[in-house]
Amino acid sequence: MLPDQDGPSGGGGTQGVKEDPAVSLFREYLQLKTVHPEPDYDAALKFLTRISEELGLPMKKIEVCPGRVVTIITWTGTNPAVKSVLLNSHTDVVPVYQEHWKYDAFAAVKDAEGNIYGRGSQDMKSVTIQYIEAIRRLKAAGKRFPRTIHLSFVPDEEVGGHKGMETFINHPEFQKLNVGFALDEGLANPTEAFTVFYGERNPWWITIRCPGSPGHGSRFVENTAAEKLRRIINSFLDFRASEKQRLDTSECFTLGDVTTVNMTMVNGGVAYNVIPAEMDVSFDMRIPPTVNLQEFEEQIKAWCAEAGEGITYKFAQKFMHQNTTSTEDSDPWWNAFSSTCKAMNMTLQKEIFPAATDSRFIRAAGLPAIGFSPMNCTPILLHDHNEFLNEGVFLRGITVYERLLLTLASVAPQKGEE
Ligand SMILES: CSCC[C@H](NC(C)=O)C(=O)O
Ligand SMILES: [Zn+2]
Ligand SMILES: [Zn+2]
Repeated sequence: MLPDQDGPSGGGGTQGVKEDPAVSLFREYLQLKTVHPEPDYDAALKFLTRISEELGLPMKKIEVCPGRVVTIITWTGTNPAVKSVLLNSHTDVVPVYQEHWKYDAFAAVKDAEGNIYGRGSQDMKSVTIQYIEAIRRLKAAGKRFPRTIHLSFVPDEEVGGHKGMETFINHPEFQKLNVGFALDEGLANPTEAFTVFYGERNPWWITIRCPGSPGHGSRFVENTAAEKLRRIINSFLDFRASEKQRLDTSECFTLGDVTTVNMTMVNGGVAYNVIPAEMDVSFDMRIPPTVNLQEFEEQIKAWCAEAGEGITYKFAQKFMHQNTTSTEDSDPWWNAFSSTCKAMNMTLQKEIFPAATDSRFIRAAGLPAIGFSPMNCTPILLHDHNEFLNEGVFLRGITVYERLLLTLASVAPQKGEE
């Protein structure tokens, strides 16, 4: 029995009404604790094995790194030689601050309005179940398509994808999938519109080390680490302010169109009265695909040189691929995607994803990928407290994928495919 909200309105609008089995499955999946830092991936594997049996579709498990398994469920098309459609989702979720949640973040409570609360309800366990349910419905209706559809369930997206999609994309088993087009996660949209992502900003995580002269905390020592650190911080944060200004004063820019810079860590020092020999500062930067990355790094070098002698930097993350996916009407995949949405009277907002998802590895491999989570009329709550998705929005999303798969898996073979 799945928990509904307690109290006089417990279950609310849903009381006495039998819950859609797709909603029950979604709530069951939300209860699996695939949460970092120690995700219960075994529970997800067991769940997906059951799904593969229910759907009557074969499943493959590929251990890309020790303890990190990518699961593939495949619905082979009538023309398996042509390229496939990949429906990708990650199985892991980010941790919660339980004390800030209205309900247990892993109880999948549904309130009187039909809002389903749980870590992963937006990011992205909803999408996983929507893919599965769309396939279930299409199969039950006796449909077949020329193109093969693969569902991939990958670990570790939330910690950078290195032991997940980044490794899988270079694995021979990925090549065997013969992917032509991929769908992956997007973001909710608070309005009636749906956001679709055709590219991502490049994540660069940098630590800058400022060496300096040590000495007694009571003196005016020359050339201290802190003075250099201050100049570095000023350069980065002045740039941050100018980019924010550009975003705030432009009608057509979204977050994905400007560079964000955030100072996220500062380290150094051993005692109040000892001037340190070095201090470090770290920044999370997100750079739009239109920016020249070589020039941007030259700018960073110049800021370091201007800040003083001996400053060095190291990247913890430096993604260099800038591929975007075509959203031209002449592109067969985009045409299939967008015309299906149009036929369903959905308004699409095309954007660059502000953060990083596994789509970046798919695009870096030269494949088209669209980031899309069919969650309109929904506040953006990924990684936030009280993440929820309304069951009505969730159920409508299944219909959206059903219609999308009808057209995407039937896109006519392109030149060189047969
Ligand atoms: C760069 S690897 C970290 C990935 C993470 N993704 C999301 C969606 O939060 C991020 O953008 O910070
Ligand atoms: Zn995600
Ligand atoms: Zn996430």
